[in-house]
Amino acid sequence: MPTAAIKICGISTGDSLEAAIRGRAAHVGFVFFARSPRAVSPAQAAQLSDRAAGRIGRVGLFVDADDALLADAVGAARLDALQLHGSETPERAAQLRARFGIPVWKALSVAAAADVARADAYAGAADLVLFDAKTPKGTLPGGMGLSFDWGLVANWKGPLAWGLAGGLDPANVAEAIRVTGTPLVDTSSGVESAPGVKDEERIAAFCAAVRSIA
Ligand SMILES: O=C(O)c1ccccc1NCC(=O)[C@H](O)[C@H](O)COP(=O)(O)O
Repeated sequence: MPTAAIKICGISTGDSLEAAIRGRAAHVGFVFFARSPRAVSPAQAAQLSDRAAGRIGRVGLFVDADDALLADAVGAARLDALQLHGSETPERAAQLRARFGIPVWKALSVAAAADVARADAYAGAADLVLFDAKTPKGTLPGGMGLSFDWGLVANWKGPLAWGLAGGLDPANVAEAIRVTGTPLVDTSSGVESAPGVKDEERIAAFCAAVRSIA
């Protein structure tokens, strides 16, 4: 099985960025959602982005964002991809991909097989779907450390690239990859010591656990 690519989401400091790079993660995520404990402004992301340039991919995470925020963030942080983590439709995903000319990742919240089936509608509109856990109403739509039944996406063969998120941490990520065969894993709270506080040792342990099953 090829090694799964790693994305460390919710990076807001230079130290955590460097830890992700040392761990040979493929991508980091910058959260542009004000209610998140991991939120960064376009200006903060721009500084991190300068440091990341050419060393790791930079994914901007948005929740039903308006065009002004998207344009600010893409321009300031020179993002390599957009991750849409709200209720963005296939039409909106396609519109943003055309406007900004960078890949679009669509996060889909999963609790049942029907949620996974929604991925098909994003073929041709997004470049990748990220299956994540459904979170309780009134909470954040991601980054909550919740997982879902991995069997629902085991060996998923859909019309676009995909990845797995939701409650992944150093202790369970190897098993998640074995069960699902996912080509990409995404974590945020699983490599933190408190909400929004990345832990460099946990980032290293997560990356090592992913490589342990190559
Ligand atoms: O991280 C946040 O605060 C956040 C806020 C709003 C939407 C999505 C958010 N995070 C998404 C992610 O970091 C991951 O893509 C995914 O949800 C996994 O998070 P976790 O379960 O904490 O590993």
